[in-house]
Amino acid sequence: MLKKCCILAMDQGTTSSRAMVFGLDGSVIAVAQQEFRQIYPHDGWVEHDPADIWKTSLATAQQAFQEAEGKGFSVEAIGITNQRETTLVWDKKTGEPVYNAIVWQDRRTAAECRRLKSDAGAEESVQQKSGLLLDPYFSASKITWILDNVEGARVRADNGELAFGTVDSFLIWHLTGGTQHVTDATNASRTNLFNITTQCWDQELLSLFKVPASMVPEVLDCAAQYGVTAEGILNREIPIMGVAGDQQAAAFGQCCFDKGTIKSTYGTGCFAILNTGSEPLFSKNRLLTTTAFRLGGKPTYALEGSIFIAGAAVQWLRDGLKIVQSAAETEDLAASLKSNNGVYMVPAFTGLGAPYWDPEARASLFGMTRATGKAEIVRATLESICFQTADLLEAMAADGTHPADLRVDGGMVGNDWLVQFLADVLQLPVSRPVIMETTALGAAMLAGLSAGLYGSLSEVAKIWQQDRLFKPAASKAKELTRWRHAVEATRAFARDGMSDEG
Ligand SMILES: Nc1ncnc2c1ncn2[C@@H]1O[C@H](COP(=O)(O)OP(=O)(O)O)[C@@H](O)[C@H]1O
Ligand SMILES: O=P(O)(O)OC[C@H](O)CO
Repeated sequence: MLKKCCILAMDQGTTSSRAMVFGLDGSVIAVAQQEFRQIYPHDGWVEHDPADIWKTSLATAQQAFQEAEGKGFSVEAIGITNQRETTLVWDKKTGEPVYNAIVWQDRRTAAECRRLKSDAGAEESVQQKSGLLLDPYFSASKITWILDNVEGARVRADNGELAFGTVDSFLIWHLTGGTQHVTDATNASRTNLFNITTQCWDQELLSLFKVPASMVPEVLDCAAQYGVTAEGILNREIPIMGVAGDQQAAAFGQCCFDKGTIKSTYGTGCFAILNTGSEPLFSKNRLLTTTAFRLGGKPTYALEGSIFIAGAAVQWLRDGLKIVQSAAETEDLAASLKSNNGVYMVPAFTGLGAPYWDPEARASLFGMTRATGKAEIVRATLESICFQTADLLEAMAADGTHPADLRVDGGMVGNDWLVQFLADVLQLPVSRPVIMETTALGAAMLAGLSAGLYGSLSEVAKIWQQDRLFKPAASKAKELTRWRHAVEATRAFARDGMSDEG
């Protein structure tokens, strides 16, 4: 009997590692998931144990692989997608990491980034070359920190003994038995070291962050041959054929292949990616310019808006305030009110991301009265996520881009009330796809393309199907204005605090 082809996608996220096996029509054949430990050594520091990343990734890949093959399918290729920016440094001979993975959320290098910014022209040069801001979010300052703080690391790096990689690179190193030190163009584009116009590592940026060129991986297209699995990983050699950072993979899984198409993912945080075509569009409004995907050596670019807190605010309602028992409860509570009754939340629990980039801001609630109850607070939380998206789209509009609709995914968009409110705030149609696992699906599509399982992007695009279209109804212009006042007040309060502290 001829076995049906399928693709294994490994999705290494911030809080869990997941493996999914997809049929060529996008159907889900097998899923395995494992959470792992978050390490918070100090305020603002976030680390992962590299062994946890590797073990959970391998175990879930093996489990999903066996399940799919047990059902009579044949895994033809592997796609990898990952939490971006998170930084690992390991010994090229032994594979031994010299330090824990420093996670994208980690702010330990804030002072170093401020110091670099004070050099005339440094920030402009970083933005012009890497498309990013000079911010602790990205990998470069995290590498510098490791080299400057781990005993002996700087000397070993200068001797060419150490390798740097984002999580994709680290996984491929291990999957291929330490033979491949590679990454893809989307992950490279999140390091602050990669010139997105030339699509090469940039010597000036490497020097600025004091990173030896011998540490960085080779950069390949998103659909390319990354090597094959070593003996003992799966029951036979399987080629690794597709790689993209998780937000870019989600945009690919949402089939945002054409200029002007945009997706927004609502998980722990929220990340909007707008395809801007074959030339990089450098934002004048503090959005990021990044590689959406690179195929056949040709990059397609994107503008990105990153919001650090979305579903995390709902988790706070559940686990911190304990005013809901489940995230799903927020839907009925928000819908139980005719309006927000004047209550606004600015969920700046870890500062504000795009377009404000204000690390000092802290979350605030405005407009409460004695009549305010949990429904108002819940509703203000959900509304704030939509208002933040409106801020991103307004910044995109100021950069001259005007998408006609928005594709959404992520754990939060099962909440119909939230998605309808989003459509109302944006005054744009919002589409939710049938397959919501767009991140893993995007990685599988990339692997399928390079394995020749799909002939073209238009063939891939047939996989995307709409579950529901949310049409914009009543405008929320008045509420949006009030939200912006709340953001201003939140930021002013943070500035006051800084001057109080001298
Ligand atoms: N029905 C819902 N309404 C509002 N928020 C939700 C709902 N379901 C899940 N969430 C939120 O979505 C997030 C989980 O989404 P997910 O895409 O799995 O996140 P991640 O991949 O970042 O871990 C959680 O923060 C949770 O609070
Ligand atoms: O792992 P996630 O889904 O929280 O995504 C993290 C992003 O890639 C950070 O830029």
